[in-house]
Order: sequence, then structure tokens, then C-alpha cells
Amino acid sequence: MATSAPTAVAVTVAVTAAGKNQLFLGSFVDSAKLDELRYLHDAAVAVDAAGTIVAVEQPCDEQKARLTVLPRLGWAADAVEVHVAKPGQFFFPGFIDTHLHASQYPNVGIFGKSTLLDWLNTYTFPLEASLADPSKARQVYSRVIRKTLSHGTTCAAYYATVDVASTNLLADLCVAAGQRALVGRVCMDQLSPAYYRDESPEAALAATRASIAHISAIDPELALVRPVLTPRFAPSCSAPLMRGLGALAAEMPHLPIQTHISENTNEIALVRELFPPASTGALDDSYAAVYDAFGLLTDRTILAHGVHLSEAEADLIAARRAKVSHCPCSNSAITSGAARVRWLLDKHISCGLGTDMSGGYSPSVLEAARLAALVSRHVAMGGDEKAKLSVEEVLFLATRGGADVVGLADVVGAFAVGMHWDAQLVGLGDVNADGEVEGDRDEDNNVDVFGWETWPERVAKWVYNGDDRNTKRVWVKGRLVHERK
Ligand SMILES: Nc1nc2[nH]cnc2c(=O)[nH]1
Ligand SMILES: [Zn+2]
Repeated sequence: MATSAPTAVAVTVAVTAAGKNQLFLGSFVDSAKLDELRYLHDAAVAVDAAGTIVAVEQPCDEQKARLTVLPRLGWAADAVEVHVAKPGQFFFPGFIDTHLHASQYPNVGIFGKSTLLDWLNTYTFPLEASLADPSKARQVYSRVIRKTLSHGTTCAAYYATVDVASTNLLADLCVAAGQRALVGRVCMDQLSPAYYRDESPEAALAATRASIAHISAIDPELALVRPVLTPRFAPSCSAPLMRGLGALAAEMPHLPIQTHISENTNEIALVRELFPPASTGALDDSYAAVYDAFGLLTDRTILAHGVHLSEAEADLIAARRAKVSHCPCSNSAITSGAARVRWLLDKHISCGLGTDMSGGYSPSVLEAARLAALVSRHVAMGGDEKAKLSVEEVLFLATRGGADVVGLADVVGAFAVGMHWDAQLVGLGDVNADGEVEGDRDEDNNVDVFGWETWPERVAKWVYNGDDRNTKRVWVKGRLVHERK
């Protein structure tokens, strides 16, 4: 099927930031390092009108902030918007979903007993193809953006479809809603039904360039959305297309690349059959070596899954400094396997979390974090006791780890001067000293806090029982993009 014509004129949509200086007061929690959270209580974070954090002060209440921080910043007191977290609430960095298919959102939960290759043909390709209808694409993409924002996802690495116009629409909608995003037009010119594939490698590359041009035009500084080269996975791409995408990656070194790798054993066998090393000049017959042979295994590459990687492949990925998006929900739902995250981390491979909707059934990165913890326990039960991931570790993957995976390690994922205010306000059900429920109503909250828990215990209860009801407010680059009423 041909991709539809690119939209003729790129509409410049204002990439809005907060527009006003802001002061956030209360408790802040972020990752100090992989296995350690930092707790800043009675603290203040000042965010300028462009959405950048300009001061982090602790201890600091509103009075002290007005007397010291605001004058130091040269901010007039009446021109600052103040946000105070209630006792028991805390600010946490926004989540980063390093791998999801916006186009598959209507199918969440619909996968039966399928595994990857039959799942693609039965459920996925028909739905993706149907989004060439612009009104359907608008409906689906608007809802996936709203839903992920409501779960605290401030940055998402999206796959759209092969269709240029609707891929561009996804980028427009991200800008309008204020969600930070990588948006990829899916490249696939073989082994999928005739109704859903690029007509030729040349057509795929031209369509990819058209989408890159549109996204670059609506956000010239790539402040919020950026295009991402998206070979669906090796079996979907002919050698000429892979070669062309490798050349495009070299021509545009600012662009990230996203794809899938070693998710399912039948998929791996297919790659071996399709790309014998003699035909590609690859180092060996592994899946990672195929991407490497085409110049697609780089420090800008996001590899989803990596469930069945060999030792040598992981070493190659580490050597190329490519990143891995761990997708525990999807890997469990469509029975792909249990990725060995500790093993990857021990090889110094940067890892983040992906919901991989709709291979994964949940739009929530918090759910992905919880499942990462559980799947790591299954790996541990397989004999590797140190495979277990802690609450601190899965939250690192959901924030700072993810930021590194999408190439934004210096921009988002933590509360530090110079980083952007991409954050969520988390509220848990709390009780006062008399045992009365304070803050959030019991019926609108799945986390019961009794009052005697330590802060690490509260955060653990959030990870294991929390959901979007605890996500009270969400900001991206200083702009309020979601508020739970
Ligand atoms: N999980 C998942 N794996 C893939 N491999 C190729 N395409 C897909 C997809 O859409 N989802
Ligand atoms: Zn995927």
C-alpha cells in the first residue's frame, strides 16, 4: 500500500512552555543513582518561564523563598506562580516511556494467546493500516496522548504507522497537548500484507524524509518533539531499505533510531534466515550484528525488548553504546520471555522502560516499573538471585534511565538546575494522627497510607499499588499538561 502524500505545508504550532516563572514547594523525590532515591523535604524548586529549573533549595519554605530565592533570581514576587504540595504529596520526575506504538492503543488488552508473529498479522497490521483514515488517527492519537499524560508520561518514544500524514498528525497533537515525544514513521517494505507496507525502499525513504521534514518544521529546535528513524524490525525491512536508513542515520546524526530486537525466538530464526552474514558483511549471524552491518546500531539507537540476546550480542550493543527499552508487560503478555535487565546493566548498557502498547496491555509506566520488578524476580527464580530489581532501581529505569535511552539525559529525568521541569505531583491516601483520612478520598485511591510508614515505604506502596489516581498534576517543560479533578 502506498503511503499517503505528505501534508503540503508544515503548520508551525507554538511550542508552549509555562510562560510564567514558577515556584514549587514541598517534598521532591528523584533518583540519585541506580539503586538510590533522593528525598528532598521542605524544599523549593524554581522554574523559569521557559520551563527550566533555575534553583533547587533545601530547606526552604515559601517565606524563605520569597526573601532569598526570588530576589537572587531577580523575580518580582507577584509575578511568580506558587505550587505547594500538600503533606504526604511529592513531586517526582515525569515518566519516560521509551517504547510504545501510539497506533496500537485501541488494541490494548486484545491479544488472546498469540505470540509475536501471529499477533502482528492478526491484530496489529489491520489496526495500523486503518489509521490511514485521518479522523480515526486523530481520535486514537488524541486519546493515547491524553491517557499517557494522565499516567505521568511526560516523554514518549512513539511508533506511528507507515502513513506520513497521520504520523505527522501525531507529532502535531503531541505539540498541541504539550507532551515531549519522539515520533517515528514506521518503515517496512517486506513480509507484511500488501495492504500495509511501503511500496519500495525508495518510497519508504522518501516518506521518512517527508515526515522528518514536517516534524522538524513544527518544532525547529526539537524542543518538544523530534523525528526518530524507525525500521519496524529487521524482518520487515529489505536490505536496500536497511542500507538506506543507515545512510540517513549518518546524514542526520541528530536523529535517534528505534527498532525491535530479539523479542521472540521465531523472530530471531527469521532474521537469521533473511540476513545471512555473507549477504550483509555482518560480524556474525546474530540479530544485533545485522543492525550493526547497516549502520543502525549506534549510541542513538533504542532497541526494544532484547529478551534473547547472546553474550556476544550484548557485548556488541555495549560497545556501540546502543540502548535497551525493557518492556516487561509486553514480554509477558505475548509470551516473548523474561529479559535479563541486571545482566544488561552489569554490561553498562543503558536501559529504560517501555509499555510497548499494545504488545503490552497497559499505558502506565508505573505498571511497567512494577512488572519490571516482578519479571526480575522470575529471572531470579531461574537461578540468578542478584537479578532482582528494587523499587529504587525500577524507578531509576522509569526516569533517568529512560532519559538516557531517548538521548535526553541532560534535559529530563531528575530535579537539577538546568534540567527541564518535566514532573508529576503524586498524592497517596494519607491519614492524620487521629486515623482520619486526609488528602485523597479513600474511594479514589488504591494506596492506603497509615501514617507510620517511612518515605521509602510510601514510595514502595506507590510502585506496587499506585495508578493514575495518584497522579494529581503533570507538567512538561514547565507547562501544566494534566490535572486530575
Ligand atoms: N512488540 C512488538 N514487536 C514488534 N516487532 C515488530 N513489530 C512489533 C510491534 O508492533 N510490537
Ligand atoms: Zn514494540
